[in-house]
Amino acid sequence: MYITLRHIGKSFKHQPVLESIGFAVNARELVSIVGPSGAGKTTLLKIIAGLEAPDTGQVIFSHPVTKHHPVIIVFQDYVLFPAMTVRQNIGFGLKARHMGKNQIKNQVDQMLDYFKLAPQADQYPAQLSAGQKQRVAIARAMIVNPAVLLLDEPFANLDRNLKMETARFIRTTQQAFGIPTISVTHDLEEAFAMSDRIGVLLDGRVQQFDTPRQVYFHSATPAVARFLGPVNKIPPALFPLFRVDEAVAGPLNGTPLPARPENLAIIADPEGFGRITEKTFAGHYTVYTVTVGSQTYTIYSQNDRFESSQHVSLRYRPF
Ligand SMILES: Nc1ncnc2c1ncn2[C@@H]1O[C@H](COP(=O)(O)OP(=O)(O)OP(=O)(O)O)[C@@H](O)[C@H]1O
Repeated sequence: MYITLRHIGKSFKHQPVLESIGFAVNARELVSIVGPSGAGKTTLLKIIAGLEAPDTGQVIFSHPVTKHHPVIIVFQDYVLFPAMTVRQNIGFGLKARHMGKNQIKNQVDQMLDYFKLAPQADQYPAQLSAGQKQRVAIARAMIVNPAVLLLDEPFANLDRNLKMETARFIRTTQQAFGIPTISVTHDLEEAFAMSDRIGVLLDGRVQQFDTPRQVYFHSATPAVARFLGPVNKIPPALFPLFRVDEAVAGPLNGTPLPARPENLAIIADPEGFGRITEKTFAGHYTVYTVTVGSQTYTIYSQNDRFESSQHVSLRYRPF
């Protein structure tokens, strides 16, 4: 365990924002805390960074955090120094620690290479793209050998394509440098793509803390399930039609089965119990709405050949 949060609580003007937050991050682990706007993600990050004091609870580091091994937070607007070049921005932390000029130059050169910023070394932040600014911000953080890296909304200000690329870049960098990292974001797809574990922060509490697959397919609460994406509900009476196994149905004790759009397969069947009522092409998959009696189901399929008003059957596929 590298960082342990115990019962962290915080209120602003008697309004509770965080209540009894607890989780632990391992060395070399990348954890994302996801939650809606205003959930308290930035407040939590500031508490971990020591920039804000919690009302209750503690943040415990297994290794001493020092000036030479600090907790570094990268804010969403990057806060680069506008009057400094890329090279000066990246070297800032070393200069502040009074490192020798040659040593700073060597280390900055390494970072410029690693982060593919050598061509921009003498440019100013205003001349950079959003993606380049972000690489400068992360390079500036990494150069000081942080004990822990904290990222506040790392995908804000980036366009869609750049978001996924950035998620992959953060993951590779974090692995290469081996630094425990906590990212807070409301960008779910990117958080899923890069994280070892995800904490879902809703109503002031981390309601689930587990692998991306587990929180998505086996959400701990209905609120977690809804926050992470569409959920279909299959009523017990329809279990035979959907071919739901006894192993899945048994533990539900007669309650509906929550099913992600990926948990349902469409089968062409002129006698089928469902009918396609909507079809939307979404690039690498197609979103279908299938009506069964008075219920509708949302399904993501790789097959885009089903047609609106076609009769179909549905099958439940556990993950
Ligand atoms: N210093 C402060 N004084 C008073 N209220 C605050 C302060 N900082 C945060 N808050 C309130 O605490 C709540 C959580 O804010 P926070 O910025 O942590 O949320 P967030 O999840 O990061 O939101 P976003 O995704 O929109 O950035 C908000 O209601 C905010 O208004």
